[in-house]
Amino acid sequence: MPAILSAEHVTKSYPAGGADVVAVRDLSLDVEEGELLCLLGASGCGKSTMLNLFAGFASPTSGRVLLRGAPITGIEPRCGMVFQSYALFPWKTVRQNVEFPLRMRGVPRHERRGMAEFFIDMVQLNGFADHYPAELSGGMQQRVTLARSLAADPEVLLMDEPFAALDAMTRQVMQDELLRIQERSGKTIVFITHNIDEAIVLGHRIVVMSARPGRIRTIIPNALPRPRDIHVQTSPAFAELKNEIWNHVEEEVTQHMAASRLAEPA
Ligand SMILES: Nc1ncnc2c1ncn2[C@@H]1O[C@H](COP(=O)(O)OP(=O)(O)OP(=O)(O)O)[C@@H](O)[C@H]1O
Repeated sequence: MPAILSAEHVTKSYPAGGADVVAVRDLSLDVEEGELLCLLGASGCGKSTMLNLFAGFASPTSGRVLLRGAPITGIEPRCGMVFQSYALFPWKTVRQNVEFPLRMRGVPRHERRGMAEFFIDMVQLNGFADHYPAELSGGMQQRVTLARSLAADPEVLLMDEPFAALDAMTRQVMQDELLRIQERSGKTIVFITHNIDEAIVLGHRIVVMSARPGRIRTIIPNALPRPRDIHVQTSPAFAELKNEIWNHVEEEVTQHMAASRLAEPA
């Protein structure tokens, strides 16, 4: 499959007092069209930094970020970001929230309603179109966010720990939903998580990042069968893959903790 999104030798540092913080160092990665790619790594390893670079919210200190072979030079509307916080308009109903990006895309009013219904149906919120966000649970609000992001029809969906604030059961339901939606839509998704199970349930491939400065420690293809659902978690192949990933992550976390201890004043 061709790469839709690429990072080429990307380094990103932030000014922090005297010394710069190097969040990501010399990272190269291809995201293939139609895949759900999980970026997995410990806190502070540069996952959000990579997503912000893909969205064009920030630019690399060195190296290049490309969408379909062309450098991303500013905020890139073809890469849509879905955050952990729902960022819905509280004064608009579910339908109006989902219609908003359609209006921005110039979809005529008479077509908007039907299209909004389509996306509301896709996230299984039929019957809630006239509700306001405050009348919905966290999981339902995250579904509206997803429907709104899909309505914007970006070429790539960038998801920054979108389910982290949800309770464990709702999170699993949302993972199932996302699998179904991705399989149905074929949308390219880059999904950030620090939850190994979530990465295995969702990802076609799992990119394990090293502790800061973020680099790619390894990329693991996920051969678990598709169409997939959360029941895959009970299979021996899942446990094996989890063990393999954990070995990588454990080493990174251990090294990171040792480095932090050394940096502490005596
Ligand atoms: N705007 C900024 N200014 C200074 N330092 C920053 C900035 N953004 C991120 N950093 C630093 O860069 C490093 C990577 O941050 P980033 O948010 O990308 O990591 P992350 O893997 O997404 O972490 P988490 O899982 O905790 O969200 C961290 O050490 C962070 O403190």
